Amino acid sequence: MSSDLTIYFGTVTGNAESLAFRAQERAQAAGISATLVNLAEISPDQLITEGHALFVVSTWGDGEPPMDVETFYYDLEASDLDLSNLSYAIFGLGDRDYPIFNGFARNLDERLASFGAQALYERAEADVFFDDTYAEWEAGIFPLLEERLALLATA
Ligand SMILES: Cc1cc2nc3c(=O)[nH]c(=O)nc-3n(C[C@H](O)[C@H](O)[C@H](O)COP(=O)(O)O)c2cc1C
Repeated sequence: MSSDLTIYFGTVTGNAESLAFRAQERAQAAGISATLVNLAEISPDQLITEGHALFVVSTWGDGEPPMDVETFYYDLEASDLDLSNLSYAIFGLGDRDYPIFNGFARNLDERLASFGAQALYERAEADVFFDDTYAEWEAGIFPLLEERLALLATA
């Protein structure tokens, strides 16, 4: 059986993966089945059949995706997907000392929306000390997800 929620992450040094893991634990505590997936391991068309997804992604280079997510992202940019089934929220990790703060999270958000995906919650843009920003985002997004998924289950 497929899960209720997919939590995609893009990382270099593991921060995004560890927060994605926290989100998975939070989901499971609420009875939501959630799968963790590295964006480096999928092609963008996998998103077409997705219902609800979280994206926890860091920014590297000069506002770029993590190196191993570049192929995914450039394929996504070059595609013409219909993502109207997808409801999503993005948690970005970055560092305000870089000129393009959270550039990848912003670009990914824009791109998903341009393909018809619905943003469920405002994108978070965390700085180097990301714990409090994450806790706030988690506290905001999960009640919404719980409500949506409960409604779907009774529909
Ligand atoms: C070489 C390097 C380049 C970076 N480039 C950016 C950047 O352009 N914009 C930004 O907001 N953060 C940038 N960062 C900060 C990272 O996104 C931040 O450290 C993040 O927590 C890393 O998460 P990860 O471990 O999931 O990859 C950069 C960090 C390094 C070391």
